[in-house]
Amino acid sequence: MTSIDVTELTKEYGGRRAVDGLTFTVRPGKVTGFLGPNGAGKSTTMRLVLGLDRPTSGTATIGGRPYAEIDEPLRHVGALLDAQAAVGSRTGRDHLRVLAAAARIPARRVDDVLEQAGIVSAADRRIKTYSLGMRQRLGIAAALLGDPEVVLLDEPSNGLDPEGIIWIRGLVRQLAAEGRAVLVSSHLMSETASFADHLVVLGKGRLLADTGMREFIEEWTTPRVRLRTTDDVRLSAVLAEKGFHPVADDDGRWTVEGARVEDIGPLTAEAGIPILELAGEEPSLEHAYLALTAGEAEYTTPRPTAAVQEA
Ligand SMILES: Nc1ncnc2c1ncn2[C@@H]1O[C@H](COP(=O)(O)OP(=O)(O)OP(=O)(O)O)[C@@H](O)[C@H]1O
Repeated sequence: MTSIDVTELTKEYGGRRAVDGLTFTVRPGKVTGFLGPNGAGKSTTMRLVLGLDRPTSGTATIGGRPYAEIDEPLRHVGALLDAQAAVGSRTGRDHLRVLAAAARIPARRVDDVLEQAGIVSAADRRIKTYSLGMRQRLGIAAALLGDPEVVLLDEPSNGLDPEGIIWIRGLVRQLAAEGRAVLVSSHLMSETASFADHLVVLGKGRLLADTGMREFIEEWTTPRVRLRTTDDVRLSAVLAEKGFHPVADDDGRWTVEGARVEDIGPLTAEAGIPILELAGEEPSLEHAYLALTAGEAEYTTPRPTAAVQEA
């Protein structure tokens, strides 16, 4: 079983730290979602793991060895970094054949991965005629060519249509179920929530979180309840008496932060308050992520100025 181990990893570009003292492990049998605002250092970390760049200090190893020291690395590590990098005048099949031959991977694997990536029908067309999503699938096919036990995918859903996004989800789950260590960077929270077991979150090159998906959401969000009643006055009085702070919404409902339906339902029943609706809102990965990374983005949308808000 092979894992990726990143230890005190630092990378400076011209004195600026793109990656700053990172330590984390990507374990086999799990999908680790790799999150962080633009410029947080995800791609740089992946490049360092793959030996495409040299760390300023610290180490990144796969199965205990730096990438450069792994014999026949494509048989152990598969990566999708930049799907647009494939040569355009070759066909998809030729592109994969060249990669396989260079890595002494049996040519029959080309057919296997074309099938696995769902691009058999486009295999004999030149790559320059491929759509963004097809190039992405080809890049994933290339990553899987050597049947590697470690897989790194940088934004694999980029350019994929909804069917492709569902396919990616199934693929990464399957790769992990087969015992591989899978690291997947993404900006799409609902998507990451659908496939990741574990999360590594970066902000400005530093580690912000290294935790299970469920624990992460629980730590960074508070549950809340929305409800509607025919007796607003008694509802707010009874809940306030019990230490809750119900807030009236524009749509005639109330929101109670920090509460679950199990807290509110019995209270209102006991007080005989008629309830027309009562629903718990499940906190999402997106809520948790935004709570954690507030202030950590290198590039953020400027807040509207007072003048704009008034306009
Ligand atoms: N070759 C390079 N030379 C100089 N600076 C670089 C280089 N590569 C990355 N950087 C800088 O390092 C920081 C981290 O970039 P990186 O691409 O790793 O972030 P990221 O988390 O992958 O971002 P995104 O989500 O936008 O892909 C950024 O400030 C970037 O400008």
